Parts: sequence; structure tokens; C-alpha cells
Amino acid sequence: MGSIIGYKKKVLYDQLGKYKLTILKHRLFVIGLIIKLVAPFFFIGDLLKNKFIPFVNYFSSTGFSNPYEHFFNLEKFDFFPYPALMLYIQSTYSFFFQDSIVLQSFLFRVPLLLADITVLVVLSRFLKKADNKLLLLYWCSPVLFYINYLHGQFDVLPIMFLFVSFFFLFKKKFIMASVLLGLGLATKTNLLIALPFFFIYLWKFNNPNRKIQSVSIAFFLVFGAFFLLNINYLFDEEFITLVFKNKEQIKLLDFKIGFGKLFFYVVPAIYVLLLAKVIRYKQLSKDLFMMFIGFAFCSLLLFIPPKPGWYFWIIPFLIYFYIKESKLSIFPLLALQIFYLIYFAIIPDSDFANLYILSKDNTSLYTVLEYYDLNADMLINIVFTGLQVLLFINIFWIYRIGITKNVKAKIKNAPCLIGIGGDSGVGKSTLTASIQNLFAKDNMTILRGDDMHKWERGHAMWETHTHLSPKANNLHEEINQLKALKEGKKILRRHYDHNTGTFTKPLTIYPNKVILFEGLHPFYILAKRELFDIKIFVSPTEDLRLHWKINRDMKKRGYSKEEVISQLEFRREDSVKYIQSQSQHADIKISYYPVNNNFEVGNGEEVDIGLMISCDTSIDLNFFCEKFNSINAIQVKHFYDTDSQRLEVEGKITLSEVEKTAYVIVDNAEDFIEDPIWEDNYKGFLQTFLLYYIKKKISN
Ligand SMILES: Nc1ncnc2c1ncn2[C@@H]1O[C@H](COP(=O)(O)OP(=O)(O)OP(=O)(O)O)[C@@H](O)[C@H]1O
Ligand SMILES: O=C(CO)[C@H](O)[C@H](O)COP(=O)(O)O
Repeated sequence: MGSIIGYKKKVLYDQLGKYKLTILKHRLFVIGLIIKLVAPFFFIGDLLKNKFIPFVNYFSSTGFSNPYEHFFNLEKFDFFPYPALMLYIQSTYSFFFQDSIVLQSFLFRVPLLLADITVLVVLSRFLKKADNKLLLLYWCSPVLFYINYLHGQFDVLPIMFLFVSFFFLFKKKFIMASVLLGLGLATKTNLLIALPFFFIYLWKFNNPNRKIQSVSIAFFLVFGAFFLLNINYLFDEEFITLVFKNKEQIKLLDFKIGFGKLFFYVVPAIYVLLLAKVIRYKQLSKDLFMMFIGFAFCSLLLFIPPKPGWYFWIIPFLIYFYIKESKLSIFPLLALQIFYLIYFAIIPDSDFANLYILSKDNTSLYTVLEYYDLNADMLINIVFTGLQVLLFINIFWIYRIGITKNVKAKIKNAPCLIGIGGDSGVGKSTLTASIQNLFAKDNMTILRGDDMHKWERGHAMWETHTHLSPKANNLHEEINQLKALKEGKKILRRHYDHNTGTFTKPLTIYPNKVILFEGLHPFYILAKRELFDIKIFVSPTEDLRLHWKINRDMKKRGYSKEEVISQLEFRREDSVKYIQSQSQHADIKISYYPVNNNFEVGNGEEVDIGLMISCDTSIDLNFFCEKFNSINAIQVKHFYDTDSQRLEVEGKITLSEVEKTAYVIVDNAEDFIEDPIWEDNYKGFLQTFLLYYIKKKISN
């Protein structure tokens, strides 16, 4: 029970205890909600009124007789192209008020409204800080409004399952994600299009030794959920005909190029090419995954005259994409929706003129156009052409900017290797922990340089060698290990346990999106330092390091103050020769200094510190400093030195100020970090700086 409450709290509240679903309190949401609640009392499309409602009501009013069989026998093959979960969901309310079309129209929209709200919430979790845009583009989309609340098709339900499944997928809750996808499939089989992408994502995401197992489990869960929910009907010819052999699905093969008696099917060919492309990526980011699926759905619609509900498969993806690429004009998306509405208003079987729930006549704009001797067919063809061209433009944008740019901008196609160097006790592990909080533990592999010491504690060799000497560490062996990890291969590596001073047996280390190496010698050997994408060197002032090291070694490693001091004396020469000398190779140098020199070294107490960061001049830090300086309690001074720039930071900063500032400074920060754990003061400042720096470097 406690854990359920805890989970609910985590879902609804963020790290700072702020309510996450503020989008549901927005005025625009409430206005939209009222309109969406009222509209179904007045409007209904022919399809819902004449086909879906009779089908579902037959099921509920006959004590759950098989409606697929019944309507098959009546030769009404196009009454309900959905699998059984859709039937079960829609029949929950259809028991009531079966003789009132007005109330039935409303009751059938209740699940649609709930699904609509869920998609909005999931999108708002995906696209942090974009609620206003999301409300305008998604919640107020005229096409989505028409599909759900006027016309009344059910496509929002499978899309809702798909998006919630993705929500769990990105949170690495694979079981939940698979079951939800299976449920979605049990509401509409169009989700089969997304399925291979889902498995490919799982395959790429999981560790090499778990790939087959995870994908097999997911496969079993997806189809298991689909199977269980449809078991009553799955093997009936009637069900198969209505659900799988309906004429809309066959249309996927309509667009073909003939070679005598042979045909080349264009839509399946594009789909296979897309899959082939996605398989080639070593890593599949969340955005890339979303865009490929959006692209796959869009491409299907490109070559077939659309059905109204099908646009629910693509518009949420397009909105995701346009919000992510905030600098792009949303005109193609708006124009697409306008052409959609014109097209469905003028086609012969349009229900626009009869949407009013009590309307009796069967007029359509098409007959009106014909009555006035206008060439209605020609007009439809022109609008259809415009609609498809706009769809093509939207797809083109997704491809060009979305896929291509994202691939370049993401952590390339290989893992990003970050190196943190510096002497013992300078704060390397502390910084590593902050970076882990930023990128999430699951996305990172951490390697500690101490694992490469040659001898265990107490070994005679330590009497003549310091740990800082290259001779006392297997530095060359490590080069191959780092190369292998960068190439996506697992390695075997023993670990040095500071509690016991001994090595563990070799452990398997898996590659990951970010590989972070922290240790004494990351940049000492040329061939090794060249492997790093980002090189960081940490060096507090010597008195501060002494203070930190004594405190840490006394508290955690069981040494006396005198032992630490004599160890540092013994190492002094090697420290300068082998460790400090690496500082010149670093991209970023981090230094801490005591704000006040009146402190007793090694007294166990915390000391007030200032932070100094220096890096090359290729990165523009002016906006960065300006934003932090707008916070009262922190001062950031910015200096240009010869070929480098330097920030000096003093003061305090709260966790929520760090979070707010980070999202303002770093465009699309959520592309790089998912649910980061922000820290306060210098640690949070460094998190923001590193995120900004790494993103800029990688994008270049
Ligand atoms: N940014 C910081 N703010 C305050 N204290 C810090 C900071 N960084 C490090 N310290 C203090 O210094 C101690 C040593 O830091 P840390 O263990 O991160 O060093 P290290 O470089 O990883 O050492 P080693 O190489 O010996 O393992 C920590 O226990 C912590 O008390
Ligand atoms: O330099 C160090 C860390 O970078 C340590 O002093 C080194 O690893 C030796 O450890 P121990 O205290 O277990 O003998």
C-alpha cells in the first residue's frame, strides 16, 4: 500500500514536491473540456450513429451475443473494424439510455474524452515546459475535435494506449509498456505499424546479454494481452473478416506500380525501408523513435485517400515534433488541418451537413456544389492533392530536420566518453555523482581508474611506488577497454575495493549512452586521452584538498590525519609530474577554493567554497552568466584569458533555481536528460554548466 502511495506521489509530484499535472488546471484546458463535454449532446457522425452504436448496443442488449457473427450474417462487414477490447470499452456505458441517441452520443464519447486527456497529459510529460503550446496545438486541434466529438471515430483510444506505452517504455518499465501496447493492439490493429519499432527500441536499449530475453518477453506480453482480450472471437471467420480483412486495410496495397502481371507495392516498400534505416542506428533516442513512428504512420497515409479517423494517428506525432523544433513555423501543420477539413466537408459521403444530432435530411456539400453546376469532383481532386502535398511537406520536415538533425545532434551514433581526472581527494567521485544525477544512472557506465592499480593494499611494491605513478597502474590495458566500450562492446574488469584494499574478481561492464571514466590518469597517455569526447580536470586549492582528503580518509577509509599527511608528502613529486601535468590537456578545468582561509585543515567540518571553471573560448558563456546572475544570491564573474575563459562563482543557489535556470539556458534540455536529479549550490551550477557545454560540443 505504502509503495502504491509512494508511486502515485512520484507520478503526480516532482523532486521539489510541485504538482506535475498543472496542464489540467490551465484555463484553456477547462474551456476545451467544457466544449468537449457539451458537443456530443449536439453532434454525431453517420458512422457512429448508424454503425458503431448499433454494433455495440447489439452486444450489450443481447446479453453479450457475438456481434461480429451477427453483423457478418447481415453482410454488414464494415460496421465495426475494431478488435474486442474496443467493444468492451465502449459497451461499458452503452447499457444505459439505449433509446436516446442524444445520451448515447454522449456516453460513447466518455472513453474518447478520457483517452484524449490522457494523451494530452503524456505529451505534456514528454514535452516539459510546453504546456501552452500543447494546449493550443493538441487540445484545441480542430481536426482532433472533429474526429472525437463531432464525427465520433475511436482512434484516440489506440493512440492513448500507444502513448502511455511509450511513457513507460522511456521510463524503462518494459513490462508495463509491452502490456499496454498489447491492450492498444486489442483496440485497433493499426498499432501493428508501431510494433517493430517498439521491439527494435527494446533490442537496442537492452544490454547485449539480455536483448533476446527482453524482446522475447515483450513479444509474449504484447501478443499475450492481445490474444487474451480477443480470445472469445479470435478464431471466428466473422471476426477475422470484420477486423482483419476490412476494405480499409486492403487499401494499403492499392498504390502499386505494375510490371506486366507483377506489382510493386509502394506503401509496404517504404515501411520496410524505414525499418531498415532504424535498425542501422546504434542508439535510438526517444525523439528518433517517436519520429520514426510518426513518419511510418504519415507515409501510410501519403498514398491512400484518407479516412477521417486516421489523422488521429499522425497529428499527435506531428505536434510532438513541431513543439520539439520550436523554431520551425507551424504553418504546414495548420494548413494540413485546414485542407483536411475542406476535403472531408466536400467529399460525397461527408457527414458535415448532417452532424447536428437531430438532423434528418441527408444533404451534403457535394450535392450543393453539383446543384450549382460546379465541378465538385475536380474540386475534391484539387483539395485532395493539396492535402497530400501538405502531408508530404510535414513528412519531409520530420525527416530532414527531425531525423537527420537529431542523429547529428544526439550523442552521435556512438557513446559519449567523459573523462574526469585529478589527484586523490579533489572531488572526482563527487562530480561523477552529480553527472550521474544529471543523465540518470541507467544511461551511464562508470569506470574508476583505481581498478587499474597493479597491486593490492599492503603489497611491498607500494613502499617504492606511489599510486600516482604510471608504473603502478595498468594504463595501457585500459585503452583497449575504453575502445571496446565506445564500440558498444562489453568488457571484463576487476574493481578495486577501497574498504578492503583488494580487487574483486573481474566483473562484466556494459557500454551505455554515456561512459564516464574518473581516475588519476585519464589524460596521461596520448592514445588514451584522444578517446575522450569531453575531458575534465579537477583541482581544488591544495589546502582545501588536504582538508577534504583528511576528512574523507579518516571517516571512510580508516586512516589517521598523520597517515594522510605523510602519504601526501610521499606522493608530492609524482603528483606534480604525473597528475597535475594532465591539466593542460583538459577541455574543462574545475577548481574550488575556500572563501575564507580561517579554517583548521582536517577538522571534519564543512568549509565555505567558491568555484572556478575554465574552458576554451569556442563556447559562448555570456547568456549563461547573465541568467545565473539574475539570481540574487549567486555572483558569476566572467573573464577572458589567453585562449581560454574563466568563471568565478560565489554564493548560494537553490535546487529549484538551478532547475529553472537550466531549462532556460539549455534549449530542449529534455532531449539530453530525462528526469534529472538536480542539486543545489555549486553542484547544481556545475550540472547546468556541463549540460550546456556537452550539448554545445556534441551539436558542433
Ligand atoms: N564540490 C564539493 N563540495 C564540497 N565537498 C566536496 C566537493 N567535492 C569533494 N568534496 C569533499 O571531498 C571529499 C573527497 O572527494 P571525492 O571522494 O569526490 O574525491 P576523489 O577525487 O574521488 O578522491 P579519490 O581519487 O581519492 O577517490 C568528499 O568526501 C567531500 O567531502
Ligand atoms: O589515490 C587513491 C585514489 O585515487 C588512493 O589513495 C589509492 O587508490 C589507494 O587506496 P587505499 O587507500 O585503498 O590504499
